[in-house]
This record gives sequence, structure tokens and C-alpha cells, in this order.
Amino acid sequence: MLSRHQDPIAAIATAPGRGAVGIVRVSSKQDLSALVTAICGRPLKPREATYLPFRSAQGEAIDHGLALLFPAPHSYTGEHVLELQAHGGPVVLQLLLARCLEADPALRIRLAEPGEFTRRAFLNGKLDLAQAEAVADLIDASTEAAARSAGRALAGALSGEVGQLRDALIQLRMLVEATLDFPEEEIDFLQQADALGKLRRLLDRLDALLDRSRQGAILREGIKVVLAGQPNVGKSSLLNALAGAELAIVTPIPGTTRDKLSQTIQIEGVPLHISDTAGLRDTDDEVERIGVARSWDAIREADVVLFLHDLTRVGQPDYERDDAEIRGRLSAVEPGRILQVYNKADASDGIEAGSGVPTDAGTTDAAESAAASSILRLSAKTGAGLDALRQRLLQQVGWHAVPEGLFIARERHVQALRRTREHVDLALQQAALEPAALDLMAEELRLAHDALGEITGAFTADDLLGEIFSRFCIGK
Ligand SMILES: Nc1nc2c(c(=O)[nH]1)N(C=O)[C@@H](CNc1ccc(C(=O)N[C@@H](CCC(=O)O)C(=O)O)cc1)CN2
Ligand SMILES: Nc1nc2c(ncn2[C@@H]2O[C@H](COP(=O)(O)OP(=O)(O)OP(=O)(O)O)[C@@H](O)[C@H]2O)c(=O)[nH]1
Ligand SMILES: [Mg+2]
Repeated sequence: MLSRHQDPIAAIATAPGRGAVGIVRVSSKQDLSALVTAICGRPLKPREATYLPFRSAQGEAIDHGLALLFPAPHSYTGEHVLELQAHGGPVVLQLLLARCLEADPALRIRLAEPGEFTRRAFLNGKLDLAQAEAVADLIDASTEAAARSAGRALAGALSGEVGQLRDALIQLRMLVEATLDFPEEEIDFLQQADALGKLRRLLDRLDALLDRSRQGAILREGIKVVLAGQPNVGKSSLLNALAGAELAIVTPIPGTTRDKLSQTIQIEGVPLHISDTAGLRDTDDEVERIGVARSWDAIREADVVLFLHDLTRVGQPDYERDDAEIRGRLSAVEPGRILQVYNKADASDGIEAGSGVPTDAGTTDAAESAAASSILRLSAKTGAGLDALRQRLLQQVGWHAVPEGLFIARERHVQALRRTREHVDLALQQAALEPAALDLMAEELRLAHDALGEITGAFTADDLLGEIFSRFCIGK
């Protein structure tokens, strides 16, 4: 019996909605010539676009468009692929998809699951797992920098580095296995080949790749930032200032924002998923209360909470009492995730001295202290201090500019590299013993090899594959 991974599949391969052109595609291990004849009325030359009517079961034209046949194995999936490039209306594409499903009953084509085309490309060796993930990351990229880096990963930037490290590991494994076979020459063997030096260099290369992968993962995930604080402190104004657009309503009336408003912007290409929230206060207003509850939900999920304060009200007893109450409730959030932001610096001249605004003692250089501090002064109105805030946010997630050749990566890759590094480090420790514990060293190198292989999918459990590909969009 055939597994469902072998069924012929079909899907609309363009984003849902209206586009100028839309593609329906079919992928099948079995020959598609009967399907082609039924819909296109004639055979197609391989890999050549042909303009023709797509025919319904009654022989009418559903649409006129370009048909393309990619015979196996020279296609995206490695199977036979038929593409019907039609006009991009959702109804005409649905009609065409339905026509593909029934035009050759012998094929028993079914609808594709999310990511199923790319999963087949992976299973047929057209892409490795890191490249397949890069396909999804390219489609989902929310900044140009993320898209370029996904393009590099798709072209094999991460896979290539992993491949080089794997080759170095294989060399070492062969060396150790050979030495195990000739115990009497053991010391000579390892010393001559400089096994310790090789292991140390491998660790250095792993560290370098780990760093680049971490940066790639930041570029993929972005930073989830929440603006929080009392009503009227300027949260919505700060969102608008950072976004450079009037996204949120700003008024002098406390309680203006009653629902969470999220937007993705960017800092130096790093996606910033920022949410403006309802001001935190007790209220009898049912709608506002729900809004405030949503603010707290957002705070719990954030990478960084910007706790906003109003410099024009700092020191006023009512204001300080309410701020203290919020501070108390925020103590459930790790302090490292909270940045104290004092807004309306433009309107606070003169009240600054002795106003009770904490400052960082010991640092003199303004830029340096802004970068290290969890306390920032700014003005959403004039824009003063916004650059320091942007830099502080990048620093918070550990971003540092990589000169060139950044590729997108995922937390999964970072974890696999960490485990690889751990095992290589353990192998080094075994190798450094007198006498070297060769069998334990061999075992650690084997484990390192396996961990590295998870990145490109050489060793990957089926359920992990299911999880990865199910997050793709349909038709991909
Ligand atoms: N119309 C269309 N555009 C598309 C896609 C597609 O499937 N259809 N792609 C879908 O994601 C991407 C391109 N990916 C593709 C990857 C490989 C092959 C392919 O035919 N590979 C053959 C031949 C390679 C060659 O001639 O060098 C092969 O690998 O053997 C086609 C598309 C983006 N644009
Ligand atoms: N002078 C000055 N006024 C500001 C600044 N930022 C905000 N404001 C003013 O403060 C008032 C409240 O601003 P909002 O951005 O609506 O404050 P909010 O925190 O979103 O308030 P809620 O939505 O009610 O929670 C408005 O009148 C803004 O114009 C600033 O940096 N300087
Ligand atoms: Mg607001």
C-alpha cells in the first residue's frame, strides 16, 4: 500500500486573494500525461510554457493561461509537476484546482497539506532541511534584511558551513576509530595527527557558526516589545514615533487606548513586533477592563517590556502611587526584560533635578550608559532619545551587526549547534586525559555528528518533520 506521502497532490500555489496571475500545481510520482491531455487538450513539451485554454469536463475554457510540465526528476519536488498559470481570481483558481482533482480519476489526486510540496523536495533530495526551512522563512520574512538572509540560507549558506564542520568531524572520527583498531600505536597516532589541535580548531569554528546562527535567529524571530504603563504617559505616541506613522490614536484624555494594537516595524533590518496597550489602571469601564487584561497578557509574552513613565508627573503622589502599584505587579516579570522609559523629556526641563528619576551611577559616557542602562529618557514628541532606545532594544536581544553573509537561522539550529559543541568539548576532555579515553572520545564524536546532522535533516525524526512542514502555507 502507498503511504499518503506518495499520493499525487494539488494546490493553489499563490497567496489566497486576488492577484494578476495565480498558479495551480500538481505533483505526482505517477505519469501526468492523461491529466495534461484532459485539461490542456494536447501533450506538453517538457519545461516549456504553452499558452492554451484550460478545459472543463464539458470542454469549455475555464481560463486561458500558460501550462508547464516538469517531468520527474527535474522539478521542484523531484516528482512530475504540472503548473497551470491562470488569471489570479480566487474563484477561477478554485475551479481549476477542482478540475485538476477530477480530470484523471485514475490518479486519485488529493489536496496538498501545508508545506507538502517542499516536504517532497526535501524527501527527494532537492533541498536539505535547513534550505526547506529557509523557503518558509523567505515567504514569511518581514524585513528586507530577513528576506536577503533567507535567500542566502536557501542558496545553502548555513548548509555549506554545516557540511564543512561535518567533514572535519568525520575526519576526526576516522582517526579515532583507526587508533582504536591499533591500540599499541595509540599515543603516536593521536599526537602525529594533532588530534587535540584539530578538536580545538573545530570548537572555534563551532563558536563562530553559533554566533552567526544566533544572529540569524534574531533576524528571523525579531523582538517582541510591549509598551506598558499608566494611562496618558505617551505609549501610543511612542508607537507612532517608532513606526513613523499615525497608527494609534493619541489624545490628552487618559484611557484613550482600550485595546492592544500591534505592528511590525524594523531596526537595522531586525523585525520589531511592537504592541501598544491600554493604560494600566483600575476602572469600572467594562471595555477598558478587558483592554487592561489584554495589556497584562501582552506583557507576559513580551521579550522586552517598555515601562513608560511621564516625566511631567514624576514626583506627584497620586502618580507615584499608581506607578508603584504597576511596578509591584511587574515584579512577576523578570527584571531583565523590563526597560524603564521616562517620556516627555521635552516638557520636563527644570523638574529633572531631585525629581526622583533614577540614574545610573558610575557611567559618564552618555551613549555607553544608554546602551547598558535599563533606564532611558526620551521624548516621543520630539524624537529625542529614540535612537538610544533602538540601540538598547537591539542590545537587549544580543544583536550585533554581522559584516556580510548573514543567513537566516532558527532556534532549532542554534540548539543543535550547542549540543554539537558540548559533545566536541567532551571529546576534547577525553582526548586530553593521560592516557586518552579513546572509546569515550569516539562516542562523543558520534553524538556530535548526530547533533550536527539534525540541522540539515540527515538525522531527523518524522514528527519533527511534520512539525516543521505543517507551519508552511498551503501550496508551498
Ligand atoms: N512557476 C514557478 N515559479 C517558482 C517556483 C515554482 O515551483 N513554479 N518555485 C517553487 O518553489 C520557486 C523556484 N523553485 C524551483 C526549483 C527547482 C525547479 C526545477 O525545475 N528544478 C529542476 C531543474 C533544475 C535546473 O534546470 O537547473 C531540478 O532540480 O532537477 C523549479 C523551480 C520560485 N518560483
Ligand atoms: N510634551 C510631550 N507630550 C507628550 C509626549 N508623548 C506624549 N505626549 C502627550 O501625552 C498625551 C498622552 O499621549 P498618548 O500617547 O495618548 O498616551 P498613552 O500612554 O497612549 O495613553 P492611554 O492610551 O490613555 O493609555 C497626549 O496629549 C500626547 O500628545 C512627549 O514626549 N512630550
Ligand atoms: Mg494610548
